Amino acid sequence: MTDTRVVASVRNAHKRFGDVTALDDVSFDIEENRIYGLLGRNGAGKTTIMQILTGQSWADSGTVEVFGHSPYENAGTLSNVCFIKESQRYPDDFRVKHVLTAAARLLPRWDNDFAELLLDDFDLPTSRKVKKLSRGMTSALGVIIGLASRAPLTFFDEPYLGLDAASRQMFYDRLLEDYAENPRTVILSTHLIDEVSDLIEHVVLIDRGTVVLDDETDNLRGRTVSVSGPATRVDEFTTGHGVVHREKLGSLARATITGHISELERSRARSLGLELEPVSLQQLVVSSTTNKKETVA
Ligand SMILES: Nc1ncnc2c1ncn2[C@@H]1O[C@H](COP(=O)(O)OP(=O)(O)OP(=O)(O)O)[C@@H](O)[C@H]1O
Repeated sequence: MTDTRVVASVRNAHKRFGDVTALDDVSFDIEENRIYGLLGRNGAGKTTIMQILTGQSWADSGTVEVFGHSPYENAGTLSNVCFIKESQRYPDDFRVKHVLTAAARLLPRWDNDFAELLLDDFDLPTSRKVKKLSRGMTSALGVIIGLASRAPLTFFDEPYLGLDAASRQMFYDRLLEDYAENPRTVILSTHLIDEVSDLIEHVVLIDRGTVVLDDETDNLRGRTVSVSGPATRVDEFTTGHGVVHREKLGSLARATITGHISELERSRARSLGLELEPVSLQQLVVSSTTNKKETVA
């Protein structure tokens, strides 16, 4: 059996901003040397969680530990953490090379050769002022810092909003190649779920400030199906299964269920005239977060 080491944990975290509840009793662990997808709809609470884990904010109650310590105002712990976000600001007169020099100074595992390679890959001009970079170039700069940091715990909060499809693919490829040689823990927050579904090994899905899924991507993929057909038969078949979503269209219904479905159950579904289809990670995320209640069309 392999030993898994928890590098960060969130226990019963609550966070309010005035009358907005951003986190409502959030608990999950982050294990060493894995790639996580922190997923959820706009405003679900993903950035809030990452800010708390990276010491940029704090939970009103609950416990948050990173490498065994509270990350808040803890320089020792934070030297092992890199947080890349889309809205990163840099001093006005900074050029790309100044940002890279600062990153090299702040990040103990920084690999300059890797950074040079990535600059070339993303075609980023080192002497250009950061404020003169295009949106995509600014995203590329973030991606380069996050990758070359080789930080044991690296967060990417939707850092590729400006990147075109080819550059995003470059990011995924470089991340996977480098992760294979230099394992570390990576947390990706993204809305491009189909694009990253082969990359992420574990999914933490947040909906309205609570964790609604926390599982291995393979488990989710293999154990989630949609069942459709006459509503009464869908109801009959899904009784006893974990139903994450159900929608009704007149006398027809479609339900998304999780859990193992045996061959016997599959043939029972067929004999009931039901159709079973695999569900993509993106569909699962959408159906787990769109509406908890039954939707009627
Ligand atoms: N500084 C703040 N002041 C007031 N409300 C805030 C603040 N930061 C976050 N919130 C609120 O907390 C909730 C969670 O926001 P958060 O930024 O964590 O969501 P998110 O999942 O990262 O969303 P997105 O995918 O759109 O980036 C939202 O309702 C947001 O409006």
